[in-house]
Amino acid sequence: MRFTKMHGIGNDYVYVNLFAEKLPLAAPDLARIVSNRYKGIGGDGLILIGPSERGDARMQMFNADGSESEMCGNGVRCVAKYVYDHGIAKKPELRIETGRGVLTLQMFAGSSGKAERVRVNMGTPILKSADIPTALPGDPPVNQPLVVGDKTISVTCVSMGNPHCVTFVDELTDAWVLGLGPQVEVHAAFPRRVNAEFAQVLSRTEIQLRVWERGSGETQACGTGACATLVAGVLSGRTDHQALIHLPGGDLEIEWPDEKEVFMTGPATEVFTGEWFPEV
Ligand SMILES: N[C@H](CCC[C@H](N)C(=O)O)C(=O)O
Repeated sequence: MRFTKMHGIGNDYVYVNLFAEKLPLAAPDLARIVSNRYKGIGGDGLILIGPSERGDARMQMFNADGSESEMCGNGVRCVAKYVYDHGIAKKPELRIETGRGVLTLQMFAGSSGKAERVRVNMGTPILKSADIPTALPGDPPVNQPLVVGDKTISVTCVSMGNPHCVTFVDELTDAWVLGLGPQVEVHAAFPRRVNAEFAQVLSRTEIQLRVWERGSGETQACGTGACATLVAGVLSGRTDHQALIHLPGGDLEIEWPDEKEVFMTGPATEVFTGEWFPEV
C-alpha cells in the first residue's frame, strides 16, 4: 500500500490516496497497525483521501486505536495540501467533505508553488449538551463541575463535529494531561468518549494548550481542540474572539469573529512517501 506521511504542527497521520490505492485491510484494523511507532509506519492515526460527490475530496479519519472520528483540524489542512500539491484539484479554495459536512479551505502557496499554510472555515461549534454529546448540564455547558477520581474539576464542553472537554489550568503539568486526561476521555459524562484539552491562558489573545486525544493519547497538537478551546475561552469570558494557540508542536491562529463560524489557520507539511507491506 502506498502512503504519504504528513503532519500539521507535529500531529502526524498516515495518509492514503483512495483515488489511486485500495486498502489491503478494513480501515480500523489498518489504522491500529500502521499507527504503531515500532512495528508500523508510526502516526497518531490514519487518514483516507477519497473522491467526493459534494466537494473536491473526502476525508475519513481513524485514531491510533482504530476508532473513527468525525473531524480532524490538522488532518483537513493536510488533506487539502495533498489535493492541491498532487493536482487532484489545484484551486486556491478547496472544498473537503468531512464527517461534519463540507468545509471550505483557503490555500496559501509558497515560492515552490506548493501549499504551505491553510485557512479553514471549521463551521459553527455545537454547544447543546445533548449534541456534543455530554450528560453535563447547560446549553452550552460552561464551567461545569466534573468529578474525576478524587478531584472535582471545572470544565467547558464544545463539539467541533467531534467532542471536546476543556479544562483551564494555572499550570500545564503531566499530572493534568497524562493523569487526568485518560480519565476524562472515558468519563461516564461523555457517551462517545471525549478529547480532553488542558489550557493555560497567557493573555486574552494567547493560550498554551496540551491535548489528550480520544483514541490516540497525547498528541503534539489538535486543531479541533484548539478551536474548541478558543470557543470555551470566549464562552467563559477568559479570552477575546481571536487568539494564538501554542501547542507542543507549534502554533495555530484561531478566530471566532461573530460567534458563528470558527476559522483556523496553520501550516501543513508532507514528510515522506513510502510503500507498506501488510504482514501475512
Ligand atoms: N488531532 C485532530 C483531532 C482528532 C480527534 C480525534 N482524536 C477524535 O477522536 O475526535 C485535530 O487536529 O483536530
